[in-house]
Formats: sequence, structure tokens, C-alpha cells
Amino acid sequence: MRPLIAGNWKMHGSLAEASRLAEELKGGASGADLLVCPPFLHIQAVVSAVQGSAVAVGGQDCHAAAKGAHTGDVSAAMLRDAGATHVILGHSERRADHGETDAGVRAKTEAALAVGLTPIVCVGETEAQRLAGEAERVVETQLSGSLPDGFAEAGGVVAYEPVWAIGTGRTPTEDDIAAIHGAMRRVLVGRFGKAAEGTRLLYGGSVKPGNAAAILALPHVDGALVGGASLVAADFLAIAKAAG
Ligand SMILES: O=C[C@H](O)COP(=O)(O)O
Repeated sequence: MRPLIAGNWKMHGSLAEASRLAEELKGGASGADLLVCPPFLHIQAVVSAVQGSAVAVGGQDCHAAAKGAHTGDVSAAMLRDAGATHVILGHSERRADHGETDAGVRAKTEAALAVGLTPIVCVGETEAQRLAGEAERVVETQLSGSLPDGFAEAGGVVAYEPVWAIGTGRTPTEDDIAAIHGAMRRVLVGRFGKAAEGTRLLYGGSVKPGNAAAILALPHVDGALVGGASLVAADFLAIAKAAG
């Protein structure tokens, strides 16, 4: 399947820097689909900057409710209205910083699907869980709790991001990534059937130009969710190139 290379810009950059980075990505042709997820306030500017190119734009979160008294929050429809097509949900930084639970992520995912946004649902174990031999079990539990019915049929995306690999320069071994991705595929096909054979499974956590080709060549790795390296156009485009 065609890989998806997604950049999560997290809480970085000014409006001018976001627009400049988006401009720099526009010309970067590759065999992969490209997506960037800027902070909420930069989405519209980035949508304008990439207009006419193949680069898609997404949010980094949305509220589970369609509207209402939720100070500081943004709805899925607002993201859609601003020109976003995707939204990252359940990132480990939101699970840690905002106490997001699997049930909460599932509700947000339903909200995203209801307005036609493609959700990218993140799962992944902590270092302690991996050391205790629980990585696979943790990921499977997060998947069953975070994904609503109809997820695979609607084209939802899953990102495996071991918490201890995010922003640390450390990655699991290739065998470990392949094992988790294989397990995720089995769980998804078990629940959603044939539709889940086409669900894109991204790997995230210290993906760089130097390790991207090896990671992206692994079975059931259908793309990457890139943090730090997505803030440098040349690095992000090199990762996209490594994808095909
Ligand atoms: O969403 C992206 C991930 O958290 C990965 O971040 P990183 O590439 O900086 O390790």
C-alpha cells in the first residue's frame, strides 16, 4: 500500500516558520503521501501554503463533542473547516499531559470520523512496560479500547509509538518493531476483518533520514509519524523518499 509519512510539529515554531516549512515541503515529490500536523493556530496558514500540492494537513487533537462549552478546545468540524483532512489522536504526550484514556481517545476518534477526518490513533508502551515484557499486551489493550467500530472501514490509521523512543534518539530493534506491527495487524484483522488488511500502520519514535529506509522496509510498517525530524524540510523529505 502507498505509505503515509506524517509530520507532527507538536508545539514548535512561529506562524512565519510554519508557513516557510510548508512552502519548503511543497515541491518534494515522493512515492509516499505526505501529511503535516501543525499547532491549531498555524493550520490555516499551512493549508494556504501547501495549496495545489500533494501535502495534506492535519490537527494534533480534537474534542469528542461536536460543539459546546469546552473552553480552550477545538472540535473536529473546526479542523475540517480550517482545511485539515487528518487528526492525530491519543498521542502519548496527550495521554500523559492531559490524562487521556483509551475511552476518551475512542470518543474523539468517533467525532473525527463523524465529520470525515482521518484519525491517526497513537498507541505504545512505556519503557517500564517493555522491560516487563508487556509491550504487546499494552498495545493490544490500547487498540481495543481506543478504536471505535467502523474504524478500519473508514480508513483510520494507527501509529505505534513506543513512549521511550519519542525524542530520545533510541528505537526498538527492527525485530521488535516488526513483532508489534504484526501483532497490531492480527488484532485489527481479528476485529475488523478484511478492511484492516489495508489499515496503514505507522511507526513513530526517533525516525530520522538515517534509519527510515530500514524501518519502512519492515513488514506491516506502512509509513511513519515523525516528530523532531519533521521540523527540518530536508530531513522530512529524505524520510519520505526512503518510503518509496
Ligand atoms: O508524533 C511523533 C512522535 O512523537 C515522534 O517524535 P520524534 O520523531 O521526535 O521521536
